[in-house]
Amino acid sequence: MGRGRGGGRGRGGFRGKGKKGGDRGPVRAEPWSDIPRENELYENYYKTGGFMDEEEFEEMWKYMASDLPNSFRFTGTKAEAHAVREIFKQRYIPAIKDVEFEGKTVPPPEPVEAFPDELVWHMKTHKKVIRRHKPFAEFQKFLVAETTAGNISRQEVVSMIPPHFLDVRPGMVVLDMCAAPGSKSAQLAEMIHGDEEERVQRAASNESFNPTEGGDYSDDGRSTGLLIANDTDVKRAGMLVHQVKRLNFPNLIVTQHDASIFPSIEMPPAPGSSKAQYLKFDRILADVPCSGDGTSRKNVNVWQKWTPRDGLGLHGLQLRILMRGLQLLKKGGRLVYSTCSMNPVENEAVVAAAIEACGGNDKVRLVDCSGYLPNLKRKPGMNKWKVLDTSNVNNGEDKIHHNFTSWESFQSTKEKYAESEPNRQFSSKITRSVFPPDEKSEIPLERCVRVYPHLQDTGAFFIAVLEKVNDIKVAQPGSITGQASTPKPVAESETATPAPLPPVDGEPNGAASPTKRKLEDVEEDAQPKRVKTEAPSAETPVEQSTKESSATPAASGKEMTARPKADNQGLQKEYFEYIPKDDPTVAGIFDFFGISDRFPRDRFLVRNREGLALNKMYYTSELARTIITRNKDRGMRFVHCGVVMFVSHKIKEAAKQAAWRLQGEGIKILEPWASKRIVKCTSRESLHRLLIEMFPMLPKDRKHNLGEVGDQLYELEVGCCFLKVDKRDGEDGFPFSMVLPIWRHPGSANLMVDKDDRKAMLLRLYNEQEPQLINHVAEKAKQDALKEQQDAEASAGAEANGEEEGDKPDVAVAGEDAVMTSS
Ligand SMILES: C[S@@+](CC[C@H](N)C(=O)[O-])C[C@H]1O[C@@H](n2cnc3c(N)ncnc32)[C@H](O)[C@@H]1O
Repeated sequence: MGRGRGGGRGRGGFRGKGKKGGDRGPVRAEPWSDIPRENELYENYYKTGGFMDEEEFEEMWKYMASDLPNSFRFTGTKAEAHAVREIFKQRYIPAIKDVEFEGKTVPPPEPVEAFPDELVWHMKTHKKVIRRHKPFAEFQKFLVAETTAGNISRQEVVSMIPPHFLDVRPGMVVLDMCAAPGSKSAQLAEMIHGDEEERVQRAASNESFNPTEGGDYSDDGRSTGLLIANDTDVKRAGMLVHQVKRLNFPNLIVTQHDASIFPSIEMPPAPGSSKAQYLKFDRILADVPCSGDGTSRKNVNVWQKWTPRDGLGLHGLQLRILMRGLQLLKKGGRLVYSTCSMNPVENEAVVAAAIEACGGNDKVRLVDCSGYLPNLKRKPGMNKWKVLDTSNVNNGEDKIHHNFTSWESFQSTKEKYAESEPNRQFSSKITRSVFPPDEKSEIPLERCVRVYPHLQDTGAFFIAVLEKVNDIKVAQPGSITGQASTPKPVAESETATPAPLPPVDGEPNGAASPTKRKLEDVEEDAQPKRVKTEAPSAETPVEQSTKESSATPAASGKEMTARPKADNQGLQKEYFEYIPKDDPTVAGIFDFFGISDRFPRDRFLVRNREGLALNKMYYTSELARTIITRNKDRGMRFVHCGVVMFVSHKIKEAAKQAAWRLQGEGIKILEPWASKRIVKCTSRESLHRLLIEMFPMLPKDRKHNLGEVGDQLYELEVGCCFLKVDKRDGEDGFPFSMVLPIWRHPGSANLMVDKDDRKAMLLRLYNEQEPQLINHVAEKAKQDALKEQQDAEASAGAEANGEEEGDKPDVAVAGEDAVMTSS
């Protein structure tokens, strides 16, 4: 259903707090509707390049020039995602499905058939409709609130495909090489997590469960897997942290490295051996930087700036990233290579060159993925393509387009012009590897997957699934690209420094050009070298930081002396220190909340150099701890890890009890193991009161309005508690279980949920559109301040009139609630 060229933008968008930008491409300055969706070179390349027949191309191109539907997916653990989806379906869809606009029924949002469980939806509603029709406006509000709360993720449909092809199971160790802004990382984390919560509940209550069914849950029901999400770009790595923080997933580390030289991660020696081992991944996603020429339905740059040199310029980096990924993969492991480009130079050419460089199909094979997302409409990968180049003539004033079918034809053309027109320039990025493989090549490139816009009204995408069948030896760069004369085999490196691949300079997209490296022949089990990052901290060189860390063990009791300083990329030096398992602060907290001895005490991370329990304690998985402790002083650039579990609480009354509060992010992980300070809430009315009122009163005469929650709170001393809300079907129940931190004050309670989350919960659970939160404490403080000001003004007037100072009223003193903050 093409909507023709040059159609206006006009799709209703929605934005959640902190969700900036899409996957690729900058935000445009002029209105999208003013941009002509035409580019002859771009169109001709795809029209004549043998991608599809002419009729199909016309259909495809109509879609290409039309607006992209908005799409989103329900996120989180299965039970929660399904519950939020049901609220959406039952509350909003019936109201919006009959809306008419300009005499026509407005199409309501629809599930995207390619994805299971109706968790992915798209909508083509014009924003005028959203503004003018109340049911749409209410629906829009729900989308925004749930996006902010992290239950809905706005993501392009095609961008959701690669994680589904990776076949990730709980317990797997996964690397996302180019992860920012993190939408695919979020999907991968959900997959690694699996249905862990249900199993942990069973483990904690000593019920039997199968720890290997559907994944590895051998850590007392918890998934043992790990995701490392990496991006080379400092700013984008920041966006990635923002995105993944919301997942509250302790099995996740964010790093900031050039993926093409991603460092090897040291692991403890095997039992009985003294040699360090190096981490290999079960699954790797290489969603590489690309020209993005499949995103022209939302990215104006493609229409304005497309040239074949974009793809050619990225091919080398893409190949190096893929090669490094294959090196880091376990034997039998899988890697998904993906781009949002349609250009074979960035796709099949990269895949074929990597397989050839690894030694062919016996080493790395292309997987047939017709079984993944079987409802996804797709086209096979290409075995033949032409390479387009534009050469400059007349001193750059004119351009001539050349279509080359082989490396040989390119070389002979270049040679021909070298004599007759020495000024004619061809792209220096054209290498042997950008061309289709040799006729005799048996690489089944048709197993790659191409998704085009007209197939299911999406953007375009390319996906290939590679399996590492055997250990690999990586050929020297020149032999892959056709730029060097003598190919030389290199053993698969187990060292910190990856085998080198061809350097690329001046990539579009701002990709960092990696340090050029010398070829190093290294045996599989050779003694490793120290990791050198491409930009070690200026302040703390690698060697120095090793010494420093052994000299200042965690919880050494030393005062913090130095503030972290910025390194030569402007990054602050980040500290990742674990507190010892016999730390008295942790013991006190565990005692206060009655945490089982089975809950690990050695996984608490703090972010100060001395490793002291000062302000926040983050909980991480065991594997994350092993990786961080063994590699933080080897030059690895860790940016984020851990879920905030305890935060120090500075109010007087709590000091006697536990000066630490539970944090919303980590409370769910801890609660199954707690035996004290658990408050149950079964009434919708009580939860509503706790949400709408910031500090509901618990007066001495026990006349409160918190129902059974209040009754339980009276039996507890001041401090933090778990508010446990169990799922119960029916109108008076709750669609899913929740655990929230609640603080018991001497005279009031405080659900430690911030205002936005309260409002989102009131909308989700009670369908309240504009809830007015009540905050007696803030109200009283405001009135006191006002009174103080009025009194001050009055007394100033009185002084002016010669009255006595003793007439001034007492200044109001804020009660304990006034210093309380919600989390
Ligand atoms: C297509 S985007 C990734 C989108 C991401 N996978 C997602 O789903 O949100 C490509 C990313 O690669 C990053 N990048 C570019 N060069 C890189 C390199 N050499 N190593 C690692 N990341 C790189 C860019 O910063 C960009 O964030």
